[in-house]
Order: sequence, then C-alpha cells, then structure tokens
Amino acid sequence: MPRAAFKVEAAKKSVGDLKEADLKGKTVFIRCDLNVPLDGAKITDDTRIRAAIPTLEYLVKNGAKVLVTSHLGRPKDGPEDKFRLTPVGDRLAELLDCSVTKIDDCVGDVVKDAIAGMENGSVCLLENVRFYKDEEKNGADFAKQLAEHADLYVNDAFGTAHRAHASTAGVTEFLSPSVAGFLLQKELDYLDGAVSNPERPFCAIVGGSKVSSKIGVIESLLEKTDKIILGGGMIFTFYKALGKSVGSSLVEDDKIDLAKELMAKAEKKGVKILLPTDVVVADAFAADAKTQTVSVDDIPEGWMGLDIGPDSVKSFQDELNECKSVIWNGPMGVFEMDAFAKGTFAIADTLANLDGITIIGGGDSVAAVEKAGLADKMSHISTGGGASLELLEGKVLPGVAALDEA
Ligand SMILES: Nc1ncnc2c1ncn2[C@@H]1O[C@H](COP(=O)(O)OP(=O)(O)O)[C@@H](O)[C@H]1O
Ligand SMILES: O=C(OP(=O)(O)O)[C@H](O)COP(=O)(O)O
Repeated sequence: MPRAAFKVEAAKKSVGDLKEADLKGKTVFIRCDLNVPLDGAKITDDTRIRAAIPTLEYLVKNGAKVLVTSHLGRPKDGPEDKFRLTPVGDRLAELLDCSVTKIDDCVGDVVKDAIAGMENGSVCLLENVRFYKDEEKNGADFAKQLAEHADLYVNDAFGTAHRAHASTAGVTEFLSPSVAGFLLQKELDYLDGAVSNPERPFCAIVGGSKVSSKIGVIESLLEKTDKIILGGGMIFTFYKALGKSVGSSLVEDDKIDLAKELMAKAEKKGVKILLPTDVVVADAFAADAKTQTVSVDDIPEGWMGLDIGPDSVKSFQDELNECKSVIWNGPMGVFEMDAFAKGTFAIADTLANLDGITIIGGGDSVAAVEKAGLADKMSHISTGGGASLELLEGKVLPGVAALDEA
C-alpha cells in the first residue's frame, strides 16, 4: 500500500500554513462533511467523522476556538429531529477525546453566546446547516450570518466540495483567510494527482449501475489512462452497442450510441477498453435466484447479468497486476448479494495486493471494499462519491475554487 508517488501543486492555501500565532484564540469556522449513515441515533459508519479528526486536532492543539459545521442528510423543510447532529457530536467527542458542545442552531445569538464561553482549544458543533433553505441556495445573507462570529474559514468537507452552498463556498466572501483542511488537501492530492500525473501503466476500473452518471468520467479518463476495465450493470449497454443479446440485463437504451462513440474514441486513442468475457446470470434480481455462468455471447433470453464471471476476473487480474496505479469507481456486480459479490471482491483483493497506487473513488465501491475488509490495504479511499466523480470528470469543485490561492 504505497503512498501516492505523485502530488499536485498545492494550489490552495492549507490549514497547515497557519501556525499557532495565526490560530491561538481565533474562532475558526470549519466546514466538515459529517454526513454519516444513521440507523435511528446509531451511526452505522463513522468513516467521515474519523477522516475529519486530523484537521480538528490541529486546530485544537494550536489553541483555536473551533466551530464545526456540517450538513446531515437532505432535510426538506427546516429542522427535523432525525437530521440533528447530536449523535455526530457524541462520536466526535469520543474520537477527539475532549468535550464537544453541541449548539442547537448554526447562526444567531445562541452561536454568539456559545463562542463567548469558549476557551482556547475547545470545540462546538453547530446544528445541521441544511435546516436553513438558504444554505443550498448559497444565499449571501445566510453566508454572512454563518461567518459573523468567526475569524477565519477552513473547508475540510471534500464530500460536499462539489456543492456551491453557503457553508462550502459563499462564506469565503466574508472570512479571510479561507483555507483547505488536511482531508480536502489529501483527497485532491490523490484524486487529482492520480489523473494528472499517474505512475504508469495507469488503469481505471469503472463499474456500478448507471452509464448515464459515469459516461463523463469514462470520457475524461480516456484522455489520461492506458486502459479502462468496465464492469457492473453498465457493461450491458456496451454489449448491446456491440450487437450482442443481453437478456433482461440492465440497459440504458438511450446511451447505446454514446457507448459506441466511447469505444470508437478509445480505439483511436489507443486506450484499451476491457469488457468482461463471461458473466454470472440469474433468472431474477434476487439473492436466491437460479444462476449460471455464461459467455457474454450466450446470455439466455429472460436472464440478467449480475456479476462478472471467473474468466473475466482472471483476465482483469492479469491486466491489473501490470499496473502501477489504479483508480476504481463502481462495483463489478450486485455485491450486496453474496451470489453476485465474487467479481467485486476478487478485484478488491487484487488491488489490496497490488504493488502500486490504489484509489477507491467513493460511493458503493468504498462500501464493497469495506465489506471485503480490505479498506486499510488501499492507498486512498475517498470520502466523497459525487465529489470524486466530478473531480475525475475534470470539473471544478466550487468548495475548492472558493478557497485562497497558496
Ligand atoms: N450487473 C448489475 N446489474 C444491476 N445492478 C448492478 C450490477 N452490477 C452492479 N450493480 C449495482 O450498482 C450499484 C452501484 O452503482 P453506482 O452507484 O454506479 O456505484 P458507486 O456508488 O460506486 O459510484 C450497486 O448497488 C450494485 O448492486
Ligand atoms: O454524501 C454525500 O454525497 P455522496 O453520497 O455522493 O458521497 C455528501 O455528503 C453530499 O451530500 P449531498 O449529495 O446531499 O449534497
């Protein structure tokens, strides 16, 4: 699991550039992405909270008064108890090993009063910023209210960096300096570094279910990679584009022409697009469905492909073992069901043992790697699904763009 051998130019000012003299006694407004999955009040995966700790510890250690802000879920119409950040505050306190005062609002007098009582090196967690509609509208007045009681801004919310919201972008108009946290920096170093300056051969693995949401990524990766492995539900759109029968597999008919274009473009560029040669098909989308493994030329009518087959796993492993860097976005099959998880887990295992850089680009691929127990064997696991996709597509992330230049 080597660390990245590449690093992008540090384009944005980092929290690490701020020392004790800049931070001691200062009120720091830090935007984190503490949007974790909850089962009632129980956090089922605290990865995002753990990922936020290094920057928070740095601020605490240097004597700042730390105001932590985040969203949780997508509340539609003001405060809702199930979207309160209270369980997050409790977990934060455990991980930071200090008390965290949870405030029941994120703007106004209650915040002002809380700050008045804060000691240097203490932490307050503000309430879900999305309880205010103006957060997502990036309303200037709301951004000003968020900034009102703080001295400077840190954005460490990589998972929300693709949103131009008041707490991720607008607030920078009112706070200076506005700097990147360590997590944001690390995500950019890996994900941007991976595609800008990879060690070669460089392979992208793209899977998952939706061609429509991944097409931009595949197109952008064609410009950077030496080979692209395709898996998951999206392959059937490509097979159909190649004139094959796909039974009742998932297909996005309106993307068949795009799939054709991508394959033609790849050929012109000399980038190998590798599609599975065999698939596990089922007679229903169910854990206990009847299954068989068939060549992609023989998918029976009425059966659907739900995983890549063993021959494909073998040839993908051979291709991957030649690579020095690999980025993976999207599972190879319906890994949530044991019968269709083998392909995804075999690829996860190959990456875990690869002598090269391995980057997992968020979303379900991360869930699959976690389920396989191999997360700590990868070079980098991104905390942002949508954000990592947009970054890989070459889009500008508003939460990053708004920060001060280094
Ligand atoms: N052959 C398939 N048919 C239908 N769904 C699939 C297939 N292969 C994978 N999937 C599903 O794709 C989903 C993940 O897709 P996606 O959201 O695009 O990935 P990610 O979140 O990693 O970006 C998983 O829930 C998985 O069950
Ligand atoms: O969970 C998130 O996105 P992700 O599932 O794409 O990683 C982020 O917290 C952003 O949330 P949003 O998609 O409601 O803006």
